[in-house]
Amino acid sequence: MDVDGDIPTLIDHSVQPVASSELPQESQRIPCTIISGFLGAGKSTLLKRILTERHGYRIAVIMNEFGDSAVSAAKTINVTSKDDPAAQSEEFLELANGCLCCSIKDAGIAAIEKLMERKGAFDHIVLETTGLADPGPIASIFWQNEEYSVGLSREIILDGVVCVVDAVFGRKQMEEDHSVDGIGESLRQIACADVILLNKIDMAQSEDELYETERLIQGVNPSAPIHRTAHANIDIGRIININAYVTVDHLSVDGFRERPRNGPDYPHDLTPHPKHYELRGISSLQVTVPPLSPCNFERLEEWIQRVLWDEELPKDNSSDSIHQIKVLRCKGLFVTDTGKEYILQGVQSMYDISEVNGRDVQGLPSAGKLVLIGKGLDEAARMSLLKVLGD
Ligand SMILES: Nc1nc2c(ncn2[C@@H]2O[C@H](COP(=O)(O)OP(=O)(O)OP(=O)(O)O)[C@@H](O)[C@H]2O)c(=O)[nH]1
Repeated sequence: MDVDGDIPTLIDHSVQPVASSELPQESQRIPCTIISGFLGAGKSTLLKRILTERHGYRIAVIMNEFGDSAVSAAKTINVTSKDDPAAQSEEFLELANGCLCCSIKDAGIAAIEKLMERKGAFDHIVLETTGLADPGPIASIFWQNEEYSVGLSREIILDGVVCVVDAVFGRKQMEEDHSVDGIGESLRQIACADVILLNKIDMAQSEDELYETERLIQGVNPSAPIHRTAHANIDIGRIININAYVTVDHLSVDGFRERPRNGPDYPHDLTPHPKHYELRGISSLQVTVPPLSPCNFERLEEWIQRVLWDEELPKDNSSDSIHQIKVLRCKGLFVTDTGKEYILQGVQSMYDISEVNGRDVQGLPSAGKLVLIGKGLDEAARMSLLKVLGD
């Protein structure tokens, strides 16, 4: 990142650039990135980077409250706000790198509305959640299609959820955290994440320790890329403008990373994903979806609705028992036998399936994919889904 030079022109750093013609039509909604993460994992350190480095983005950062990081950032880089920089009670600080820092304290949505009064002063919103927060409910406010959206979600669109995980204590936290509804908060955060920062790698004892934590994370959420960081040092372009609710590029990541042979970099070869992996009740289910006939597409959507809305598998003739399911996040890419491509995105019980426009038939993948993350996604769920898909 350019720390010393002039502020560069704002450019789009999408991880996988997508031609605008391929994106569902959206108006000028402001993209919002939610930062979640384990207690002490490095969320504030990441925000401080965003507020101080000359990355070229005009980001409004909404913090739970002005912690030390915002105030020290303001002091070290000359706050340009007319407001008194020393006053910690101020709600907005304009920073020299073009970013805006905003404290929501306990004001919640009202503060975001207040921020939107300054629309035009920023191009992106980064919203911090507390270390104990489940990002699912707040994510579901902003991800909806504009035609169905009301209030704030008409002005803001969810870009992605970033989860910061402690490379040293993260594994222990995941294995031990107190569970609500049988699912701990740290696992909910991983389940809902579109990008994961494995931070504090400088503190890890060994490559094996890092690898085992990554393995655990990927077992819970196989679709989120993991970036290793020290002091949250990440190219901002890897965490914002990722269009995680518009594209499903990361669905191609379908296996655990192979154990690194040397050095800290990831190898790119992948080992097959195990059929079922579970940690404290949370697991993921991935299936390849063959090209769908209209009838199969309809059956698949009915299956998704049953699972998301009724939280159970469709009844099987062979058994009267109810198989309960709780989906926290789902993503899918479907192709039809008539050469169309659709993307599924879902957060908790809400989902949306939209057609991808602009890709010619030859560019279509030969099969689609569905990833579900949540509870009860066991072999019975896999079999039920495969039955719907006509296996
Ligand atoms: N060694 C090392 N220390 C780090 C790193 N990242 C953050 N820290 C330190 O870890 C402590 C916690 O970091 P924060 O950024 O405050 O973590 P947080 O997630 O905001 O914490 P909470 O808001 O309490 O959940 C601070 O003292 C940081 O300076 C890192 O990569 N390596």
